Amino acid sequence: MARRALDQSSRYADLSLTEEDLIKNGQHVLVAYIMKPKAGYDYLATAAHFAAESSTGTNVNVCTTDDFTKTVDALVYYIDPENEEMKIAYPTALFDRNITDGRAMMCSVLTLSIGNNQGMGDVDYGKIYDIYFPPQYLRLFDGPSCCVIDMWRILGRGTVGGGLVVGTIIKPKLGLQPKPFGQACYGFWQGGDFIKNDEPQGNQTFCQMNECIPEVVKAMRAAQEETGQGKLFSANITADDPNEMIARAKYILNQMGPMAENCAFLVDGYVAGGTAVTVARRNFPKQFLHYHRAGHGAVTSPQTQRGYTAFVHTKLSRVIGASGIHTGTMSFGKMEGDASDKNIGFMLQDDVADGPYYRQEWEGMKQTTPIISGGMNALRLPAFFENLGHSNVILTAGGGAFGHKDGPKQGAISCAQGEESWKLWKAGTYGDVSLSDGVVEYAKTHEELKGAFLTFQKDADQIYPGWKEKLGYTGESSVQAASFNWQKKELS
Ligand SMILES: O=C(COP(=O)(O)O)[C@H](O)[C@H](O)COP(=O)(O)O
Ligand SMILES: [Mg+2]
Repeated sequence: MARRALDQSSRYADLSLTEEDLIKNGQHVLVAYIMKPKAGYDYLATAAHFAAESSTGTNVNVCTTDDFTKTVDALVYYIDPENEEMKIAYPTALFDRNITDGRAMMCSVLTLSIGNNQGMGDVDYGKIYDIYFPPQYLRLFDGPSCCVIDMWRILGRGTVGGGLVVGTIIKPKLGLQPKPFGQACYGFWQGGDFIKNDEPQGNQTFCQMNECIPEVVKAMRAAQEETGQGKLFSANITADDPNEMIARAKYILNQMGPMAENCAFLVDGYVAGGTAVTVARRNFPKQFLHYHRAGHGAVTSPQTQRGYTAFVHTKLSRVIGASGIHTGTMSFGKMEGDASDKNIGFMLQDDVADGPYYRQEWEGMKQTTPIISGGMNALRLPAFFENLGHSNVILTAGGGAFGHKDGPKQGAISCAQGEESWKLWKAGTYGDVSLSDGVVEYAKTHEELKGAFLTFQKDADQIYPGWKEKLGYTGESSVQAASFNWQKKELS
């Protein structure tokens, strides 16, 4: 005999509802979960309890419920116990609105769809695998104000198909003082487009913002003058206190002066939460909003069946207005991921895209640009682009730039060459050869990419079999060990 909490399925479940009608009526946020009841609990009764706890109910009936209350009940409209699938329709009327402008807020969607239901006694686990926003509710969210197109304009690449924004993260992750920080920026900007603070860098006592940002400005000014190209910086303004965030942003813009348009703001959106993202989005809408997702793995990892997936996490970031978000490397870098994560890219950049359960129309909401990072280097890029189908993304390669044997300038150029070699191969420049052979062919005449082979030799062995012979390095002894020999420049 299956155990059950109070069976509320007569109220919080209606399996006669069709998804087609729910979407046509446009009055519900639809959420697809993988949910498993605790052993011995009935699936539908647990799903109904889950919906109750996620909307108007609790574990017992209460005397105060009236007829109107029931009109905003969340309803289970689909279950497949065999596959642990459950779908719930949340009336958009359930969700909280701003008193300032009547707009929607994501914290309200989350506090219901993955709030108390994440710890119920009769639920083993429940995780959101997809979420659908109906158009008339979606438009109440901010959406992005800037995207990669704004970066392409500054880089002089037009507004369509501007290609890879070659970026890096100032490494080491922490520990540089202001002057070496500025020198690292100058070094990379000799060959690259975009630099970000690493996610924990901000105002440490050994590298205070009011000493570090002036060094960044000096480096950016010098690099732009010497290269004749626009350069971009993403400054971390994450803080617990919105006032601190605003103070940091204002200080940075003041220091950037006429280069303010070249400055994005970095927000560690998972650890600081959606409110921090919205502080940046609403107070500085002219600045590219760079969402770093450090910590997301606590809920998005396939190892946990709670919270939401990486796909859902990044989709929510577009709704609340991130200009770009780290989307991992789709199995081509160091972090967890899968080649099918390319669907994350489509959901973030296309105007209509299919998720695992729902088709989402974005109705012209600006794209959130995938930021590719995490163990990436020039050698890993061609296969990444071939999987995704394009290179209109932002790369932030830390080790891939500052680990290059010839230094950050060459590291940056090697990444641009990683894109160029893929494009030339794609265009048939090398004839009917494999992608890896095409890239090796390109490297024969491009020192920086060849340097990446010599630097990241394990990757080279794995991705480009026979590269040593093809590049003319016969025998182990002739392949030199990488030695860092980049020249630092004293910035005036
Ligand atoms: O600093 C880095 C990468 O440094 P490196 O390029 O040296 O590995 C980022 O914080 C990670 O990419 C975050 O992961 P994700 O981008 O998946 O969120
Ligand atoms: Mg980092």
